[in-house]
Amino acid sequence: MINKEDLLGKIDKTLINIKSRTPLTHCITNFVTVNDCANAILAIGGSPIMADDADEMEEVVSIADALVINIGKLSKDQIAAMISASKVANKTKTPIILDPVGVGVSNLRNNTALEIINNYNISAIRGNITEIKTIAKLLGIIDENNTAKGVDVCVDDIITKTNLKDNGKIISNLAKKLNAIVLASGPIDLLSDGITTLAIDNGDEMMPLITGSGCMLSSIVGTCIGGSTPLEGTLLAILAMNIAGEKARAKIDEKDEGTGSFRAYLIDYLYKTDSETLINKSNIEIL
Ligand SMILES: Nc1ncnc2c1ncn2[C@@H]1O[C@H](COP(=O)(O)OP(=O)(O)O)[C@@H](O)[C@H]1O
Ligand SMILES: Cc1ncsc1CCOP(=O)(O)O
Ligand SMILES: [Mg+2]
Repeated sequence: MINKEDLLGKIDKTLINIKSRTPLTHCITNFVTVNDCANAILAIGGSPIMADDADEMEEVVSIADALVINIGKLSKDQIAAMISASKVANKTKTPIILDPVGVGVSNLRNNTALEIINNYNISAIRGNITEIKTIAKLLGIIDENNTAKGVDVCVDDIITKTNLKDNGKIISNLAKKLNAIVLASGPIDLLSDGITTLAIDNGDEMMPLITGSGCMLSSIVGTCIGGSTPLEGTLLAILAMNIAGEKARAKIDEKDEGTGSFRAYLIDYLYKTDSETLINKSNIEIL
């Protein structure tokens, strides 16, 4: 079992490694948040390429350090590109990060997520807790009613200190089943590799009030995994995103501004990420 001090002790080296290697992060994603995702990847030290035509997946994936698949806005062409890219990524051992946006809302989203999960090895899956629990339901790990109401978390599912242990078990079992990192985000983020399960209590309530905070997190998970190990890279991405959120909120309150400015400050503080601040401000519990 990993301990907190070991994990925090690796943050600095991981961040330096990412900034020196500039991981090429290939995103097949939605048009709603694509620009924010590209800027978030640049801000943390990666290099984004948002390519989604099946005819260039072989060439793009073969030079990428990570592949981020985000099912936010699906089309037949995008799905074809996702499948082709997943095939190549498994051949070239390029880590695949899946963001199952809005899974549970439609058969199209469910079938696309399952097609990738059941036929390809993914390194990580990141969604809000409603999306992650929906994947667990689709795989028969839990038996609960569908709570999906769109791309946002269902209020009844939101991670709290009361449901932390139960949700921790769900994501640990899902991580074991997928042999992948599972990150369920929310007021408290739950992260598991199936052996170690962490609760990270950082971030700000304003973060879900802008579209793209989850997509940006999944994108920088790709960049960070592309430059590190899955668990260490994902933890760095969570801390970078959430502490940028805390700093952005402090700036908003100081200047009495709103969510439009919050979105800009989020990228600002992602760019200004420093490992000492991440370590000092992190609130991590090993469940
Ligand atoms: N109420 C909250 N308080 C603090 N941080 C939050 C809250 N809700 C979401 N976050 C953070 O915002 C980011 C996006 O998470 P989330 O909103 O769960 O994803 P999505 O946008 O995919 O639904 C994550 O970094 C998460 O930790
Ligand atoms: C609103 C919306 N609709 C399809 S994708 C998308 C963006 C979702 O972004 P996030 O999951 O980061 O809130
Ligand atoms: Mg999302």
